[in-house]
Amino acid sequence: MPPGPPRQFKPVRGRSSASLPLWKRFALLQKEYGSVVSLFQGNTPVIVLGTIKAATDLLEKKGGIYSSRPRSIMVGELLSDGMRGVMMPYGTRWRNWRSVMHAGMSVEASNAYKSFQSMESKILIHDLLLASNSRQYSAFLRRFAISVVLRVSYGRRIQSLNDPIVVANTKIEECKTPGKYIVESWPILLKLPRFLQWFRREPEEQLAHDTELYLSFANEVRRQMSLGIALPSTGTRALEKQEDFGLNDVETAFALSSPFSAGVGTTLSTLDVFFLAMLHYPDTMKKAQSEIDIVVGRSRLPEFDDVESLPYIRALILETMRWRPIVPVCVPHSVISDDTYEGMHIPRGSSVYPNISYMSKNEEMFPSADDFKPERYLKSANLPTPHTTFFFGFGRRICPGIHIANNSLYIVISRILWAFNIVPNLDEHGKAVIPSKDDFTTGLSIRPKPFTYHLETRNGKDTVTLIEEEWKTAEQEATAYPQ
Ligand code: HEM
Repeated sequence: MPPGPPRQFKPVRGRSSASLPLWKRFALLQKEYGSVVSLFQGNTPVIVLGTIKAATDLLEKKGGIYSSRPRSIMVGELLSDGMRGVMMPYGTRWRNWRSVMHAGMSVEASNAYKSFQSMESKILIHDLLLASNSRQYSAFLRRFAISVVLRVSYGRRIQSLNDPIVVANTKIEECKTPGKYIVESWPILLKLPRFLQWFRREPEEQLAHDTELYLSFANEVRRQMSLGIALPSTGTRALEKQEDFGLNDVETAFALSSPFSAGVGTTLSTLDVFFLAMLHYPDTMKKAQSEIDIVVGRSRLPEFDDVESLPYIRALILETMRWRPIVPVCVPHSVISDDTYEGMHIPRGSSVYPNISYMSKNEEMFPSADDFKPERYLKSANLPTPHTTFFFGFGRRICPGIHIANNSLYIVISRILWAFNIVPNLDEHGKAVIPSKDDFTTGLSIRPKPFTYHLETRNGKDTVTLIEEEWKTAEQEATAYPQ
């Protein structure tokens, strides 16, 4: 097996690493043992891959055996009866689910949502113009991100975060917090006679509730289809060809919930990293703004059609995802057969973590890796190589929402930079409050801890007038979308 600590996990370099987030714990081991390491989590072998090359060699080139997921008792099984695609093991059910994701989120399908993302981002920019603090900014960004995934899944939008579909989905996401249930740490409890498995009751009730709710969302798409008023979405595609996809009604309804689960928090965290970077690197922000001013000018907003002419903005977005990857150890893969990599044995059933965060700090690939330097991506921003996509994962499991995410990030970031300067707040002594670059929440998907900043409108009155005009048109356009 790859080198690693003895099976009894020992503190590294005299200090306990158990309390550190996974990506930091893995990074300490990788510094000590090399870029590919192994360890044990209970009885499960864990392989950590620290280079883009190793992850591509295994997860992509040997995707036939490296595309499963480790067992997830609570969220994968009890809370969802195996219907949540992100946790599904490799096999027919996952392939069917993934075909639905592809049908609704391929490059072509994603192109069809661009006009919606453009419309929602005009409303967002107007909301941000009227907002006065970071909490309000966050709420408006959240509304944007949720509206986009609901458009993708069900062909509908939301006007506010109080919409019942948001409240219900948010509650479901909270129930999925890992570590909340004892059986995750003690799977042996599943061997108790079923009537003694007290821990089942809560998730099973939740599952019944979620099933009913997801079915109601899917049925609404069905109803609109029968009236001929449904907008093309993942939902319409999945339901039109439900038999071909091989998913039953409940499986289809769960599949349509995936973009909410996987696409809201990730988009918002990336936008937070963008704001953080702009506070730390104001010169980079100015450079990006001057590219926009030259290419787009001040008499209109950046559009999707401008993307080819805005290489620095594209590079800045890639650098945002590289600088502080928000899914730092990816979602673990699992290998379904024994394998050998560069002479090292990889046992069947190992959990395989690409340490995206470690890869992003590789000094050979990314010199001065801790610095935020969009310039490093200027030549390669157009190329979909692992170098420009590794923060979205690898191989057959690579994020299916990658095009939706990239389109949202482009249109929001380019328009924010066109409209605003992102500036620090001042403390009582008039000193700029710059948040830490490294104060993040923990978990599989991470986010900068809440910080404050201020959006200062650029170039005054004309900018405000243009934002207001664009907002009025967007609000008019929005009436065409069901809510
Ligand atoms: C910047 C934003 C995003 C980032 C950084 C991101 C990152 C990731 C990563 C690292 C994975 C795991 C890939 C692997 O296992 O190799 C993943 C999976 C996934 N993502 Fe994203 N994601 C983002 C946005 C989105 C969006 C907007 C959607 C949907 C609209 C989405 C849907 C999914 C789904 C459904 C999976 C599970 C794929 C599977 O297990 O087969 N993601 N994402």
